[in-house]
Amino acid sequence: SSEMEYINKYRQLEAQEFDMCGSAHPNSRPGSRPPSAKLSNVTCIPETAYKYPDLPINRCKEEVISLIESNSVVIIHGATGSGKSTQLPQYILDHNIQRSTYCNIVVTQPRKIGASSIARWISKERSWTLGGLVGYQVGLEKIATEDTKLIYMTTGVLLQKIVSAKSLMEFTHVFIDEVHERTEEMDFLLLVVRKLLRTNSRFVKVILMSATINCKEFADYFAVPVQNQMNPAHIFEVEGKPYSIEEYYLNDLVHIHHSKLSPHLLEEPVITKDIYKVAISLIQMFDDLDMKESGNTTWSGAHIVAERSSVLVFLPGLGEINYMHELLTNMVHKRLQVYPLHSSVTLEEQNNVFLSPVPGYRKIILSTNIAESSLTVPHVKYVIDFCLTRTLVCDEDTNYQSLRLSWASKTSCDQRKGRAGRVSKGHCYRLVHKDFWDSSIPDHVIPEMLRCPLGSTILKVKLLDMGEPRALLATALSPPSLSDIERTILLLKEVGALAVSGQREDENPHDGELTFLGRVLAQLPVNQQLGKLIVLGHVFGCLDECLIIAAALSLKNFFAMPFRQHLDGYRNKVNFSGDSKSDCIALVEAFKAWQACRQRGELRHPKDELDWGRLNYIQIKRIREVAELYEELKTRISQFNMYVGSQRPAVDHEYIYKQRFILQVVLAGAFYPNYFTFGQPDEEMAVRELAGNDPKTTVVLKHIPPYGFLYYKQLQSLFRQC
Ligand SMILES: Nc1ncnc2c1ncn2[C@@H]1O[C@H](COP(=O)(O)OP(=O)(O)OP(=O)(O)O)[C@@H](O)[C@H]1O
Repeated sequence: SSEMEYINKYRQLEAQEFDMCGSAHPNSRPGSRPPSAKLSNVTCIPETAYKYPDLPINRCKEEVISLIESNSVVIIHGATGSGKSTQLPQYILDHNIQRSTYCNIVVTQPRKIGASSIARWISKERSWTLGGLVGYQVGLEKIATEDTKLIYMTTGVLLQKIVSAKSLMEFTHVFIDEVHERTEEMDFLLLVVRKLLRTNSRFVKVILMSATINCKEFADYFAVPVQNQMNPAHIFEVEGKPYSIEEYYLNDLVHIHHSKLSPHLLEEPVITKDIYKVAISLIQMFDDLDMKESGNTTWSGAHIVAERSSVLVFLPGLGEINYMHELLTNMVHKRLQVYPLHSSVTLEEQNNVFLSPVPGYRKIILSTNIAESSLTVPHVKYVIDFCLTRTLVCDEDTNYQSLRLSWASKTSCDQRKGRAGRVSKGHCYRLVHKDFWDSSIPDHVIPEMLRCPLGSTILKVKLLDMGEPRALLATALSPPSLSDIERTILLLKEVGALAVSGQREDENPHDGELTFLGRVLAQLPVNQQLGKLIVLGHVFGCLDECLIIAAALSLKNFFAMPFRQHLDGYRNKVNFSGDSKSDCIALVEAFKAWQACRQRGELRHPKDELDWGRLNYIQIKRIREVAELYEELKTRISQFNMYVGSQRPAVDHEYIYKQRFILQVVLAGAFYPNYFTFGQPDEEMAVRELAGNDPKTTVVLKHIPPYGFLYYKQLQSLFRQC
């Protein structure tokens, strides 16, 4: 379609450029590093007699090393748990150390918990200190030093690094792991890496890895022209898998649900009470299974207690995790240790899932797809998968984003299954019927670049200064449609991140100059509206408040809503907001109250701080995370000469009133055009509209825009109880 025509045009242009560039360096075959780069800055480490674990990848160690050394790009495909993420980068590190050649290896993981846990495991295995030879960097946390030669980081951290450096040359080897996770960041990282490989970073080795990809697609994407034809990148298949994993579907579990499940309901992406019950019954059944598999007698005939293997349950979100948690907690005397695992659990708590269970107890991890790839949680033998996920969808007309409950893809479910069978045989229970799995569960997810707002990607394109956004995005693995690009450019112009030209006829709908605001936004780890809030805060003299709001809204809510004390929690928040009824102002006031108490030295003891948190319904760990981001934002804006001034003590009421008003105006400016107005109810009209229906159980929606049908399903699920 015409929407996609631009892609061919710009891809051809790119190929021509590449040809010209290739002939300009006839001797520099990509893949071989110039000799000058060798032998510099060698770290001398005494060689240890380390024995690699016996994993499938170990059997082809020499072959993969030589393949990586002689090719620019290699794609590694191997079963989950075969040793790609943990072993392969170590082989390259050891290989270089043995030859005294310089290396600096980076490995990306989609999530923080993956990057940090892998680095920690390697350092333990090798008895190296973490942050020495091996380290990690996730978000604001960096455990690495000058000595670090193998660093694990999140995809986003590497992307930010190379966008500012406009080069890959800091590294000798770039491993991009879990490339099947087609987030906007992943696809943009691949695009930039491919581009830099063809320009200023030709000698950097790139290795793409996954257990669940269509290798050919990636190999063609990274093809290089050799004698007038395109040579696809090298693909290497790792043979074998660590342990077998049995798969089961609802049809195999008739002894549990006795065919009482309604097939009609099972096709909707929701979890019914019956399905939760199946999961609970399964968990109860594992005691027998453990017994059977361990063999319940020893040579002397004495009874041994079988080890109670851990269970990893995949649920679509926090609500479902809490529900299942409650069901499990209500089962008394079952000796279960339940850990919820989702992005709003602090990093510190996330790491608890790796601890060994208390002897005699069964560890049960209730997780979103945060544990779907990269992770090895030892002791996990059982995976229970509800085969659901929440995906980000964006409405074209309003740019409104929401998370929609939908079936996970087969790729995701296979990754989830692969969390078992890593240290012993595994079992994976998929709570759908086999027929439904075969016919209706999608094979892959739609890449985010095709369905999500492109704002931050386009700002990065502008920072990279590599031509028009559409020209660069046309070279993505799955290029976005031209209308999505146009819409994003318009939005960035509305926000003020890109300049609008004076003349109407000169206006380029596909590009615009990066403004000062745009430059700032591209450097801040918060979304565009919050970035704008900070800049407006600077202009209008309420920077400190805006930094607090931006940090707090970017992270998980620090207000606690304890179980069965919702109303008290809410009342507390209203108190903090004064008479403004504003969430943002409540956040500012609560944060300042905490800061003030700390400065007065009242919270010196952790217990005092926790007590203060309990009294004020504030989660201390969360507010500390907010404080960390607040400090980080402060540092980042200082490069643009924006500083938090010393505060004038708020003495008179008029001053406080005016400052509050200014802050509200700034908030309105930052969130433009997302407003709604709150009117007075008209009782007479309400009675008419209800037409005799019970007002307690009826919802009347009016003035829904013409595209309102898009929200139909979501509204319906919101008011399911009515
Ligand atoms: N924390 C750990 N505790 C125990 N064993 C571990 C741990 N981390 C890794 N292993 C062992 O190393 C193996 C390889 O893990 P690795 O993450 O390298 O595999 P992978 O091929 O990258 O898998 P995936 O495709 O799932 O990311 C695991 O199967 C397990 O045997």
